Amino acid sequence: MGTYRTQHVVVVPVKPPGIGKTRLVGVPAGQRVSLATAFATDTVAACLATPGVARVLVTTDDARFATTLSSLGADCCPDGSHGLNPALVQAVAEARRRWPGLRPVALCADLPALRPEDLAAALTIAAGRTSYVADAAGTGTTLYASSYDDFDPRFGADSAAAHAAAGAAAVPGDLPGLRQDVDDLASLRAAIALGVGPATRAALGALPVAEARDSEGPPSS
Ligand SMILES: Nc1nc2c(ncn2[C@@H]2O[C@H](COP(=O)(O)OP(=O)(O)OP(=O)(O)O)[C@@H](O)[C@H]2O)c(=O)[nH]1
Ligand SMILES: C[C@H](OP(=O)(O)O)C(=O)O
Repeated sequence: MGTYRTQHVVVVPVKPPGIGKTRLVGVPAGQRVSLATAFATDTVAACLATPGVARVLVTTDDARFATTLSSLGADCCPDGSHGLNPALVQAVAEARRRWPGLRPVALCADLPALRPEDLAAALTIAAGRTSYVADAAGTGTTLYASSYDDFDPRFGADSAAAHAAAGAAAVPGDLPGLRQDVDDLASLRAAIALGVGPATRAALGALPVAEARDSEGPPSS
């Protein structure tokens, strides 16, 4: 007999890649767009390959990129709101309308080293109560899971503390690819060390990493 597993809808917010990932300083603008696109593509692909993920709903105002992500198997809805948390709340309301039996989870789109095993493990731990996954730095959040009724994300500055203060449980464990969000070149290097997905590998192929490193100082290892 198979094991019962809670089924989720993972809601992935994607700022239009053309205006996202502005902290990747030293990377030429065109390549920053390619990287932002690739991070989201790899994140969504990993979600779609995760046991316990029944649907992936991308919320973005980039309609063209939404079409690309749809071709991978994601569902998409427009952002149409004012900032990350309102966009998530709106998308989760839409998810509830479409799939009332699923459990909603918000996941950032800047996780190019995300592995389905890590996401599956986190979802299992987070299935019982409102929970969050702190990022590698420990201050931010990469994942927030709750019920439809209680869904109240607090992404932004110091979001790990904000989620904890609101009563959410921190998901324990290593979960390296799930925690390693990419905000700047140092975190990009850390994700590369873990192993990034194919879209990000391809985008990096065109990136003059050495030049970008030079503008930020020597590599950390
Ligand atoms: N749909 C939507 N997604 C957002 C919005 N703001 C941020 N995001 C997404 O939320 C996640 C975390 O955001 P950040 O780490 O701040 O990413 P970012 O805004 O691209 O990066 P910076 O320009 O460096 O702040 C990423 O997946 C972003 O694409 C928003 O207003 N709407
Ligand atoms: C969205 C935010 O991401 P950051 O921009 O801090 O990586 C957070 O961690 O809540």
